[in-house]
Amino acid sequence: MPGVTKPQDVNPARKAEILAEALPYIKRFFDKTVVIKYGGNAMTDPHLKDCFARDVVLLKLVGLNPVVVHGGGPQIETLLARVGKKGEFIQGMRVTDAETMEVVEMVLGGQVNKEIVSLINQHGGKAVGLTGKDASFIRAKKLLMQKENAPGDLVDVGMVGEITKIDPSLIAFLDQGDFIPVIAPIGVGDEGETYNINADVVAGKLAEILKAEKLVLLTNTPGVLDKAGNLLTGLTPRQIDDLVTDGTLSGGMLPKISSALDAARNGVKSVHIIDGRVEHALLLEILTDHGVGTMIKSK
Ligand SMILES: Nc1ncnc2c1ncn2[C@@H]1O[C@H](COP(=O)(O)OP(=O)(O)O)[C@@H](O)[C@H]1O
Ligand SMILES: CC(=O)N[C@@H](CCC(=O)OP(=O)(O)O)C(=O)O
Repeated sequence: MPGVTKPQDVNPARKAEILAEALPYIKRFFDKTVVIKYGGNAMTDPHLKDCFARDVVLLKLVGLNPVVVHGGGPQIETLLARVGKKGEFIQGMRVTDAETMEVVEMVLGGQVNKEIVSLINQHGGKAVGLTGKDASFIRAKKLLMQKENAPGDLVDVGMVGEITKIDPSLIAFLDQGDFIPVIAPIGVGDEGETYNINADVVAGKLAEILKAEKLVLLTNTPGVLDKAGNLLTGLTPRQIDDLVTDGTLSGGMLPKISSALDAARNGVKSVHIIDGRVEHALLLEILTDHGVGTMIKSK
């Protein structure tokens, strides 16, 4: 059995102690890249969004290179509803027809991206909003998705993209300046077509390509939970396989866990799925001894 603890909130009483704990982490991560996936489900509360933006600015100011990749699933759903559509997901991927793609691009590349950029900038950061179309830095092709119970058979999920190439030079350039890249998960095809890519997939691949020290995925659960709802604090590939096979992991957790595992196996030193609903979860995870979620191990 993976390590099991009860989900719990972080004790806010130890503030000074926690601040002092940060020093070795600041030294260790100085000038290192940390990819932060900010899930749409974690960005619902204005106060938490504000805390998130402050945390990102603080990480930059103490010498790390935070790179933010955001989602926006629920926000897309809200706009789809306004045009009388309801989202459909297959194995955690949104079925994306042409009209849905327009809405996705509007919400991810526009509304959500600009909101995060503004919040970070209000707190003194220099965030720059991008989609994979900027300098064509995320190239994609149509995802050929295998049917769950009939591998070999394909299911058409429309304009969902599979990443073919990420050019890290634009992000490296921004990192070297004082800038904080904020990336919407949209890719561009060989013919200039637009692809909707799951944000966890973009974050995981980007962390690999940038040789990030850490990948932190902020979501709306305490981490990965077992069937009884207990937090699993550490997971090996074998344990993940078992959880997928017995149906403990489903929906949006599927692309999340497989991206996290790929990143861990491909050189990202530590990968964590954490609760974005905990105030300052990001600082706790990166700069203290108090990790707040599930660590994904490479073996
Ligand atoms: N075993 C599990 N542990 C935790 N969450 C799970 C599990 N299986 C499925 N989920 C679902 O995955 C969701 C997180 O993925 P997703 O909805 O894509 O969030 P995000 O917007 O943060 O990427 C959780 O809210 C939960 O409903
Ligand atoms: C292909 C696919 O599913 N794309 C996602 C992109 C946004 C996303 O991943 O948002 P969250 O991180 O909030 O789930 C979507 O359309 O919802």
